[in-house]
Amino acid sequence: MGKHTPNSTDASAARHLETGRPGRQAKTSRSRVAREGSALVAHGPVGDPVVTARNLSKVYGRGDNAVTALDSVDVHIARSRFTAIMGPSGSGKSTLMHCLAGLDSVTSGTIHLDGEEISAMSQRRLTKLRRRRIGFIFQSFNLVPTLTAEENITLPLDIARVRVDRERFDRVVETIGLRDRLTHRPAELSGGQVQRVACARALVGSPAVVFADEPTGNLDSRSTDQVLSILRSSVDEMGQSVVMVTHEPDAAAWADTVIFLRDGRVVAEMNQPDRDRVLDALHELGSPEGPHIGVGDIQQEVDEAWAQPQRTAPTGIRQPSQAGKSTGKEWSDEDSRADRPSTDPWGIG
Ligand SMILES: Nc1ncnc2c1ncn2[C@@H]1O[C@H](COP(=O)(O)OP(=O)(O)OP(=O)(O)O)[C@@H](O)[C@H]1O
Repeated sequence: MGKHTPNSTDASAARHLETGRPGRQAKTSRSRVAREGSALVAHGPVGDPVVTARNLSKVYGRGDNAVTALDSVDVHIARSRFTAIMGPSGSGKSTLMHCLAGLDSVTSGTIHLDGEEISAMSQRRLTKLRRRRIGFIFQSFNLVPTLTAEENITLPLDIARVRVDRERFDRVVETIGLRDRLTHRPAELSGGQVQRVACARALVGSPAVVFADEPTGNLDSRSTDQVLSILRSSVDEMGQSVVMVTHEPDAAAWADTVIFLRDGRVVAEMNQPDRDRVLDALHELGSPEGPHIGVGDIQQEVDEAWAQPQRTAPTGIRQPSQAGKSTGKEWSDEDSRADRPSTDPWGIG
């Protein structure tokens, strides 16, 4: 697993040389540059999209309690690439991911996933599509405790009555490096090992796209690197498409592209990111005159870097601080509860 590394300025240049893929300079010149000298570019269509959202809006609740989590966003996710989604707390990252993955309904707009419009699908068809075409990795690992690692890995395929491709299974197990743990139950594995099993579960069915929501949020740095390395190699070696929501610039540095959200809108993207440029971008987008970001709690840095609510809030968008998430107001509302994304994408329970 050691050969896959996050982007650094040198690594980024080296990858360009190795792969012939456009490097940072070439990428930035293909579209409008957000600012002179910036690594940020406008987010726009990609040549071979695996997921596309157009004019996507998501409003939770009604009336005085309405919260616009996504405000007419267009999103283009490239096939066989690793895409990270970043933004401050409450900017709509999870909502976007849940809508793109067919876990949450949209208020308006369309979503196409691997050529199929999912925004108009019935729940029944969506559940079927999620089982067969989408891989999921969540922050809290949600493996079934009574099943072995191997049974957990094949569970979505078993439920979908899809035959397990043993060649793919072996390849995925090789990638996660846990062949000797396949008969163990989750309680007999470390947190990092459990999340690697969750990665295998997401990858084994060769899904059109893997969605990972803060997959390293509960892991130590070694396990974090292992999980990100698995995702990276699934893209490089299996042509997998991966979308990951993350708060961590270190994690985003493993991606090919970072899409930045703010206040329910897509504000920019960065290609071939590295940690420092991601941090600079967060700072630049949110607080150009603010203090230099140093070491410390990364989420606090990110939130501080973005915290300019009065100046930049789009009309109709409530700020996270007003949105009630911290007070739990919307979450106790009956209508919103019905809106809450599923934590069981496979329709097991
Ligand atoms: N079920 C819900 N009911 C009401 N409001 C919600 C619901 N889910 C999310 N929201 C609100 O929508 C907005 C976007 O939330 P979302 O969880 O997508 O943001 P996020 O960027 O993923 O945040 P975080 O980084 O804190 O997880 C927030 O203002 C949040 O309070």
